[in-house]
Amino acid sequence: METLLQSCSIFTPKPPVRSPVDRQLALSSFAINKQRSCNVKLKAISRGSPEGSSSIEDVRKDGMLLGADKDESGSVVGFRLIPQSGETEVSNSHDTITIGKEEVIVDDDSVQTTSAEVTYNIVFVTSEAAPYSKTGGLGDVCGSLPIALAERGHRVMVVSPRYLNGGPNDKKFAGALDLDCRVKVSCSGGVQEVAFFHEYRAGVDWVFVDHPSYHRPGNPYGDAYGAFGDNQFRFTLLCHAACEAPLVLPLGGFTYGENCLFLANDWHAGLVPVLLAAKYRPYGVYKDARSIVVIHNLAHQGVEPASTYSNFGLPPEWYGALGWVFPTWARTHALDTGEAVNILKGALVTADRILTVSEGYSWEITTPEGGNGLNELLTSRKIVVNGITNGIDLSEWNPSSDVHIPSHYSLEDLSGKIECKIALQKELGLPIRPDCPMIGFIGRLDYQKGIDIILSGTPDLLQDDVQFVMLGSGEKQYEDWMRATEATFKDKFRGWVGFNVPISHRITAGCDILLMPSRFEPCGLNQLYAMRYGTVPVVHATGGLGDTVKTFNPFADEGRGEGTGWGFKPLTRESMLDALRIAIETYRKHKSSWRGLMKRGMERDSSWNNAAVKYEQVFKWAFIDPPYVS
Ligand SMILES: Nc1ncnc2c1ncn2[C@@H]1O[C@H](COP(=O)(O)OP(=O)(O)O[C@H]2O[C@H](CO)[C@@H](O)[C@H](O)[C@H]2O)[C@@H](O)[C@H]1O
Repeated sequence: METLLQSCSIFTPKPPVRSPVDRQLALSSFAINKQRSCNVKLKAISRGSPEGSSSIEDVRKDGMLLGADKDESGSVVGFRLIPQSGETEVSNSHDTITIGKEEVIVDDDSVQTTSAEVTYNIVFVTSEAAPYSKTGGLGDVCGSLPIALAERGHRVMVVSPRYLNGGPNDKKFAGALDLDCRVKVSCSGGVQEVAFFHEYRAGVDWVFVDHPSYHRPGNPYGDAYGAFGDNQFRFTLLCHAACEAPLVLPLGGFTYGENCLFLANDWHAGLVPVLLAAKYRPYGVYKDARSIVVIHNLAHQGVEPASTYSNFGLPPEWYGALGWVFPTWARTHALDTGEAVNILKGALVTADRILTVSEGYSWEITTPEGGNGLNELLTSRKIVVNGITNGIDLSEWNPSSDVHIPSHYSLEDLSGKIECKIALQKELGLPIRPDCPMIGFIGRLDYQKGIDIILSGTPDLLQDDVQFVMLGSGEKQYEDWMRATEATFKDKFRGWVGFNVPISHRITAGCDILLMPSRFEPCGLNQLYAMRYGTVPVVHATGGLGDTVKTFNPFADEGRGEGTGWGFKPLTRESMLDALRIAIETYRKHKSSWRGLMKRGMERDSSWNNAAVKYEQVFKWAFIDPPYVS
């Protein structure tokens, strides 16, 4: 096995002196004595202290530090804090129970807690985390779920790349400081050095892996010419670095240690569970850690030719974990054997548990229609597969305080919503008509989002007296279509090509209806944002959309009605138009029903706290079972 030549001074755990592999370990990532390249001092780097101005002594003086837990090799694996109030002890060790906080039982099957019963050292690994980087829902989730978990008492680190593209986005990383810790990663036939930057914000350690391959124009995955050709390499680096981070970074004075829980999000982080199993556990490292792979989108798996296996820095005998053969129909020519490596497949094989972002999707991925070729593997691991519906960041998406919208409103006073609609019509140069039903769409312009169905249904839809606004970027053919449709239907249609977060908030607030005809949707966030803003979703009832949008039934609840929108099936132009027409008709002619729809949507609990409780249950299960070993 290739070894890492890296070090990180005093807090790097010592190799457990137990077995004959120690000699190999001495050369590996934990060999610290001779190869120190970083100079991390014992200081409270984070927690808002000016760098270098506070030390562990300061932490003690503040009455915060109660003690540190060590493993049998003497490495710090957790610490105990006492908040300034002095009332509650909080520990970051996964087996220590938090005491002294309230637990409120709300009803029989939902328990809302203000803090977790058992807390863990959690390491998110992700290619995106908002607000630092975001191209879609993955960024939203990895920017907000970690904060919710930290609020519940967990110690949480998020590891993602430090993307610099030379544009205004670079400022978002301004608060992250160089930890002065370098790690050498063996992969792609050479040794790469990565650095770590860090910002402590909202109770979370945001760690950014720095390497020249993350510094280039474009978004995290590509530019105007398409996807970057070295994405496999860039995310391999991310995974190696993320596995080192808990061992070498003394965040707030202490490393996270070996007993942590990795949440590997999508294929970009998929090598993490494989590395734990193949590179660390055979040498006694991370033997008590666990990993959970979180699937936000199974359609993207990180598949490359089999010959690239040697780039991963994995032992040759682990090829089988990532080895993958394309079905015959997907091969390019008669002699093509279809052999490939599939990173997500490797993650699904080696992770201790598998999570998807809604319950519906957790079932769909076990079917041939929804499994993207991995359904049999997923079915074989069904016992460790769960689905938890995403929450949303209620502080960013709140109509009564949203910084991007012109007027604020709430369930008690909806007048601001009309003002948002008028302002949106003005901004887009559409006729100002508060009574005209306004339909919105926000999302990536690709096959998943059912843009082809929108495209075929729009001319019919625009025969009606409606306004329709679309915000999105992606496939050029759809961007061109949006521009052309705007030119044809000047008074009815606007297509905003690009990625623009403030506009997405204004569309969510200003429209009456949000359309989401996604072909498949692991969870979907826009329908959740829409409901919170009193904008009624019309969705293809698939995956998370089917789970979260309840179709309106005017006769239920003794005529008061129930439901928060419309879910249509099958995914055809006709059924989409039928659902939209019913929604438009209800908006025009049944005002009190419409108010009921808005109210139920706005009242829906989409908080992360709800989801975080369910995540914690899965964490517990992960630690009950032994970790994956080959
Ligand atoms: N042009 C644009 N301008 C501004 N903002 C834009 C935009 N296009 C999209 N967005 C924003 O990006 C996010 C998209 O989230 P989604 O959940 O709808 O989809 P996505 O397919 O990216 O995520 C995947 O991961 C998430 C998270 O788990 C799952 O919900 C989802 O089903 C799965 O496909 C939303 O915040 C949306 O407002």
